Amino acid sequence: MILENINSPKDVKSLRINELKELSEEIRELIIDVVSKNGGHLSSNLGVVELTLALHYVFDFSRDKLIFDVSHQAYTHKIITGRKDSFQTLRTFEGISGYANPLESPYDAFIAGHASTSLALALGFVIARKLKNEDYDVVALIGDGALTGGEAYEGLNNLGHLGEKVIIVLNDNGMSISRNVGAISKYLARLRTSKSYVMLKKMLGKNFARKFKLALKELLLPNILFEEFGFTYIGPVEGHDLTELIDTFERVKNLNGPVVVHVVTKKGYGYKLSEEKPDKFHSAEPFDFENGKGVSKDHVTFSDVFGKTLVELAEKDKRIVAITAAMPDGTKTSYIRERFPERFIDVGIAEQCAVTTGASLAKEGFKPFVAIYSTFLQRALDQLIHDVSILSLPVVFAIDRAGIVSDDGPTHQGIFDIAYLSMIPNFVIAAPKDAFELKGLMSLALDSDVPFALRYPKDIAQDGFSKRFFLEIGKGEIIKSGTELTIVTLGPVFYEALKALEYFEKSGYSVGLINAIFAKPFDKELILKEALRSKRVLTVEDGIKRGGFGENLKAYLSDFGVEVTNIAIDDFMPEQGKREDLLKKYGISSENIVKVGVRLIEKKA
Ligand SMILES: Cc1ncc(C[n+]2csc(CCOP(=O)(O)OP(=O)(O)O)c2C)c(N)n1
Ligand SMILES: CC(=O)[C@@H](O)[C@H](O)COP(=O)(O)O
Ligand SMILES: [Mg+2]
Repeated sequence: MILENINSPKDVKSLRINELKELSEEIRELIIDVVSKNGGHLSSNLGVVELTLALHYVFDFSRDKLIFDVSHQAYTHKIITGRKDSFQTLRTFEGISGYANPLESPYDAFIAGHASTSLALALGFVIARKLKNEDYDVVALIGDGALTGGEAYEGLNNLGHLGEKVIIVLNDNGMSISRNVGAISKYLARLRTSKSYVMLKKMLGKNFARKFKLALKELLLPNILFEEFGFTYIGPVEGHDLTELIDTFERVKNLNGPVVVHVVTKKGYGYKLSEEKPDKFHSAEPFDFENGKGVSKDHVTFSDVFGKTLVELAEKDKRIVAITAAMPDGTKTSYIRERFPERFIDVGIAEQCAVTTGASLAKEGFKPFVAIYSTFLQRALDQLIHDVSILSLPVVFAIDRAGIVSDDGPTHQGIFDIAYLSMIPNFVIAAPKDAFELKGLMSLALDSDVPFALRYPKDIAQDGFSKRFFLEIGKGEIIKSGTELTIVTLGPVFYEALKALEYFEKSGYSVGLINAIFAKPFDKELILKEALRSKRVLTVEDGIKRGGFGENLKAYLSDFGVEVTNIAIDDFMPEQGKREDLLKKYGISSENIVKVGVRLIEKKA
């Protein structure tokens, strides 16, 4: 076992090519083993084992900077930078992160989780190097998917103009989570498959003189976009050939100025199941190594209900179009893509584009449903305000993975949406407690003529507690009146309060419960009536406290002398763990609702 003796990148540098190849296999085995138990980003990581080893072989990342884009592909890097043993705890509570994080290791140049930031980060490091008069290499590793995001071009534009030494390694596997989209993706495919060039290069091997190479490139390759930006372009390089990779990086290390190394890899490489279905193994649930069973859960989630209902609605209403930013499978807009491909738009990792495109489609009389994860919608705050809110355009936002998110950690927590949407004029914000309510709210959103945000977690969507339904904007649902305390919940945390209610009833406390449904406009009439009856209100939501639903309610009720206490995420970034565990830890649980509720009632008494 070579891996046994690898405790730092120095140990990798001393290996021969054959040993490096063996090490790649051992690392793949370890990654597959741990991800099959813990879940994780399997196919992206299997695709970059050789690439990561070659980078560490040539550069010294104890001083050089290696910046991972998204950083979901940093497992090999983690394993060889002192985290081989702790790798077993990948993505678990208090375990190591699935992403790069300098708080976890000095080898991680920066934190990431959201895409397309690496080139702007490289720009900052390059400028810092100059200002501090230091000498290190800056290497950014960016995927072809991340290269569909606008921020990447902002970085490219500036790096090319600056002209300082920087190395961009473009890991091109033709895939985002699903198949990559857009003109840049087509362009890369043309570069990648400039077969005549690649074939000649292979045939001529080492005798392929540099000058001849350049002449051929000009003849056979399409125009090199990166060269127009001021970069030297090198590639396509075979991304699983350690010798070719190491030779290339050694050459690049000695070049000055900005360089793009275009590396072609296969997503999921080295494990048959993930090679065949790289999308299914992109963000894998724990699975059976032999047959891949379990890799995606088959329970009905809110996303499922959303995707299916959207198809049903679209059958009847031709105005409906669905927009996703590179997440058709996660948001289940894949269903409408199958049924009405012409009414499905995947803009790539471009949330700002998704929101603004939705705005102009709405202006033209369409009913866009823009489905984006809560954490990624943060990218498009200005577009929500500038392009949607000012004209009050009826775009529907399906905000998935809202609230606490399992496994991915702080970069992916969807806790800010209620707060940032609440401050934007004209928006309706609703949070269904279950599948039934989500369906009702989607119909309501379709009929509405203002921006309409629906937020829901990754959870299983319960079947529905109360099946009355006539939903109206700004109207909540009263479950029970109480004289000692009124609990007001938003979204599926309702079920935690429902459990708590059983305790209160058994213990003889008179506690009321309201399912608010709407964070904005909330049901002032109903909530005030109940609040005046009990004089005490306890709000529960799965989001940040500052500027959230509960605080807004508190501001309203304080004029009426009602005491309001908020259960929500206080002023901190939630860590990594399972959603149910974190919700418990932060007190968004039936146990804590009981505890706080009793304290409030007893205190008053
Ligand atoms: C802003 C943002 N939007 C969406 C995502 C979800 N996401 C994570 S990885 C990924 C695909 C990345 O593709 P690529 O960069 O080519 O890496 P690969 O997985 O193919 O190695 C997407 C869409 C994200 N992390 N950040
Ligand atoms: C890296 C990234 O941002 C995505 O791959 C994300 O981890 C997917 O999350 P889901 O598994 O919830 O779709
Ligand atoms: Mg890719």
